[in-house]
Amino acid sequence: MSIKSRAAVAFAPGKPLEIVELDVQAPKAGEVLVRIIATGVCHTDAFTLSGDDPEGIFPAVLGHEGGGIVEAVGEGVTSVSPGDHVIPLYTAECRRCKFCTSGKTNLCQAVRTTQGKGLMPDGTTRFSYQGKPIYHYMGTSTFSEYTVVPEISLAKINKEAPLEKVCLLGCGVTTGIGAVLNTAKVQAGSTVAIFGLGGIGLAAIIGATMANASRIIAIDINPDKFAIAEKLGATDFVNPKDYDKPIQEVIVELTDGGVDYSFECVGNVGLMRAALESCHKGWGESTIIGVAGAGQEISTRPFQLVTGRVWRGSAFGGVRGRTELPDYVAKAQSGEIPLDVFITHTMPLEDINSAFDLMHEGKSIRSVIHF
Ligand SMILES: NC(=O)c1ccc[n+]([C@@H]2O[C@H](COP(=O)([O-])OP(=O)(O)OC[C@H]3O[C@@H](n4cnc5c(N)ncnc54)[C@H](O)[C@@H]3O)[C@@H](O)[C@H]2O)c1
Ligand SMILES: [Zn+2]
Ligand SMILES: [Zn+2]
Repeated sequence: MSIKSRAAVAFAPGKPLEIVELDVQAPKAGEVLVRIIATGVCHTDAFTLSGDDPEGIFPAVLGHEGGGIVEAVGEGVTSVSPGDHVIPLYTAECRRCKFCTSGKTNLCQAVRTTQGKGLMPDGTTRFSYQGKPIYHYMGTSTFSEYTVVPEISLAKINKEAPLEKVCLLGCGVTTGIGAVLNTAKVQAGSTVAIFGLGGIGLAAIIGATMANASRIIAIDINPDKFAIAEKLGATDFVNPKDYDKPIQEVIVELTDGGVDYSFECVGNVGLMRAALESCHKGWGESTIIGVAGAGQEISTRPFQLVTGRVWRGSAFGGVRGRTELPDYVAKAQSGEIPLDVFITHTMPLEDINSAFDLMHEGKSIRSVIHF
């Protein structure tokens, strides 16, 4: 038994997505069929589509920033039922594995291996086109009107929340805010430097504002981003292109020795080093959020760490999706997390390739696809 679904399929790396009608099989045990109402387009989708992602598998249905409604559930599913509003999670939360029970991380491993291979936990796909399998992506595949995901990869959210906005909590906005609040645990009164002002960096600014940071330095080579950064609470604006010395020197001078916290929100290993070295001696902490290209490595002089700086990383903002996303949704509903500023463009699925163009041209923060 299968249903038809309009989807944007990545048939090959470096090629535009193609809008086709897929066959989607019914959810098996522990799985859920979700009708996607809206999805954001994140830089990570573009990274995979480009072919630079070593884990990229084709042909696949990309997309991991969606909001939808449960259409049907497979055998044994108890935590959601048809009609529930959900956000698919690329970081599942099984609440049973060693990682979930550690209380120290959000990196649930329950479906990790098959998810990384573009498969459902039983090792098969639910998508096919002209009889040939199409792979899943990040366990979510939100660029399809209908998608199948494991039950443990769904956050059930308030039905009143607008799915065409809170879909952004499925990745970018939560990632940036969570990195500041959960991973770095920025303290009130701190100075913070945010490198890169895309969806992730702007969300990190919101997080820093929520943490009552006293000074938030927004850094980007595209000065068009500064106006929104200011609206969200950034206090200082730095364009590395305006200086002929390393950007870490500029930040250290600007802050009397360095910032308390920095965040790399680009995926550039040179900038990761700059972000670390922008931190204050003795206590400054730098968090890597950006995803670097295959095979790239970070470096710095060990003395940077010996003298008290700390380097960490954050995935999905350290957020345990099923447990914590409902609260993020509530904060978006109350206006504490302003989602409207992120949505610079909306478009139907048929125009999804222009969302990638707008991102590459630096013209969008987030494009949201309405199905
Ligand atoms: N860790 C996670 O869980 C997670 C989640 C989502 C995205 N990401 C990654 O975060 C990164 C950012 O994602 P996004 O959607 O915000 O991307 P984006 O493309 O929207 O934004 C990137 C920004 O960085 C700026 N930039 C580029 N080079 C720069 C430089 N040298 N110095 C300063 N600014 C520079 C660009 O002008 C742009 O404004 C990507 O690498 C993405 O893959 C990580
Ligand atoms: Zn993302
Ligand atoms: Zn788990």
